[in-house]
Amino acid sequence: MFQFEQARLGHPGQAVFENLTLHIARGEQVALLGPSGSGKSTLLAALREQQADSVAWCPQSADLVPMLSVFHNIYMGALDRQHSLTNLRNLIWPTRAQKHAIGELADSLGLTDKLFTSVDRLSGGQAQRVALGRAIYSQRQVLLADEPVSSVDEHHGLTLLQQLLGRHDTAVVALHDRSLALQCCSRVIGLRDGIIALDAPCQSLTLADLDALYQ
Ligand SMILES: Nc1ncnc2c1ncn2[C@@H]1O[C@H](COP(=O)(O)OP(=O)(O)OP(=O)(O)O)[C@@H](O)[C@H]1O
Repeated sequence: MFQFEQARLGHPGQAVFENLTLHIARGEQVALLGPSGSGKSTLLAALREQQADSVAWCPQSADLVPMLSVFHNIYMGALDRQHSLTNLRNLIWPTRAQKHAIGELADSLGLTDKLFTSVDRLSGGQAQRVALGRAIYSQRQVLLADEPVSSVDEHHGLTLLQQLLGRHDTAVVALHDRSLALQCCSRVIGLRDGIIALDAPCQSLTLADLDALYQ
């Protein structure tokens, strides 16, 4: 599904990975861990470039349109599935079917009663749920998400991450919460100093193994 062979990844004037070899197969649910600045977002962006058409993208900055409602921001996940005139009509006069489908999704994300609230009137955690809804509504096979539940409390973070992963057969998710990674994913890739310092199935790992990445 994703493949890098001795790749050089980074930003103009700054390589983050000099020699990256990595394979991710369809069906894997991968947690990307590592200290701040270790390259998680850089790697996610490079993965996205490899499969742009099949990726549900959930960036760290939710990139929502603040003055538009929860409904409209979630709907934007599906803009490229329909004709632009249909989109225009749905954005101005949503059909009952669209309101029902997006309303159910918003309910499942804990956004009941917020469907037509503008995003600039939501809390950080609620806005993050809207970004998850937009990613889910895009109905792509592969999820790439950068800290998707970082603004949500621990209990809801687990439920939301499970829900998000349950809707995608393949996923790569950057996380800071090591315990969430072990509970929800099948494989951990740990980044440090521009290399893959750890790559193992979750079932073979403990929290103490993951601590070593941050020391
Ligand atoms: N647009 C950019 N231009 C130049 N360098 C960048 C850019 N974005 C990130 N970097 C650098 O690339 C390196 C990796 O950053 P990246 O954002 O991928 O790390 P991260 O592991 O996602 O960090 P965090 O956990 O803080 O989000 C860092 O040294 C960072 O300074």
